[in-house]
Amino acid sequence: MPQPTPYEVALHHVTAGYPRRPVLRRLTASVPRSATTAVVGPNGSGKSTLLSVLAGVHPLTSGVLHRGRTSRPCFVVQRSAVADTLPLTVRETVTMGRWAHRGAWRRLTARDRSVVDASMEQLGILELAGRQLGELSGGQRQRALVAQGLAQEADLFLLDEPTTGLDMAARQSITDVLRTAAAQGVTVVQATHDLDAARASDHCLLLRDGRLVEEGRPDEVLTDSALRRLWYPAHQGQSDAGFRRTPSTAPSTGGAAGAPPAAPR
Ligand SMILES: Nc1ncnc2c1ncn2[C@@H]1O[C@H](COP(=O)(O)OP(=O)(O)OP(=O)(O)O)[C@@H](O)[C@H]1O
Repeated sequence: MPQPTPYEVALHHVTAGYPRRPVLRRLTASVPRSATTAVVGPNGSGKSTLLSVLAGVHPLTSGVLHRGRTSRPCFVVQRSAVADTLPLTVRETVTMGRWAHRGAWRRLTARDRSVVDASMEQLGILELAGRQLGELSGGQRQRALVAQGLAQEADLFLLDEPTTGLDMAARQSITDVLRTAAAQGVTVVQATHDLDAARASDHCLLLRDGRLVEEGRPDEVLTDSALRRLWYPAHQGQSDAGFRRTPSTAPSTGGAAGAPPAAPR
């Protein structure tokens, strides 16, 4: 008999939100271990809130969160949440990822240095090591943040829109890094508007208004009709014939990632 996939985190009827603003509503879902999961949904559907819940930094109003093992989470926030003016080089930024292991004020070990170098190399930013974070392009800065996350060597790697706004090569490079991490045993969860990145994941959670609409393999759940239900619930019941594919659902063209599917006509 096939064994069920071990989960990293399972949520049962989880409700969570902000004062006077419930966001996640009785959410039941699971995140498979050592695999990549994409959380997909319109703006405001609760993706970032769900990541914070999975990271253990956002309290539940009700429900239960089961952890399959004692995992160390790491959360890479949206690039826009990082100040442009931080006086840090790329190397210093990535080195901060080692604080989880050594504390902020201890000397770097040879292993710390080698993990930092390897993380920058994986993201293709070794040659940017001495540059200030604030002088980098958006895509370069995003790679530095992902490298910082990688340097933490966490078991549960949570990323908020890591590929949004990046060109095709940068998106592919981040997708490859996340797949490699999962193959090495890391559980990866990314909130994303990039349907190519979602299709490259092992598992998908589709959210709307803080509720789970679908959960499963991308080829099973990222169907045209499910995506239309996500973004255009008012059009439910119309046939798929009216659903136009956009560049975000076709092979990526770099600039169009993040656009929702076009409305049915
Ligand atoms: N700190 C906060 N205080 C109050 N409400 C918040 C706070 N952060 C988010 N919200 C609200 O919670 C809801 C869900 O937000 P969340 O950021 O989780 O959605 P999201 O799916 O990640 O959106 P996006 O795709 O725009 O990043 C939104 O209505 C948002 O306005």
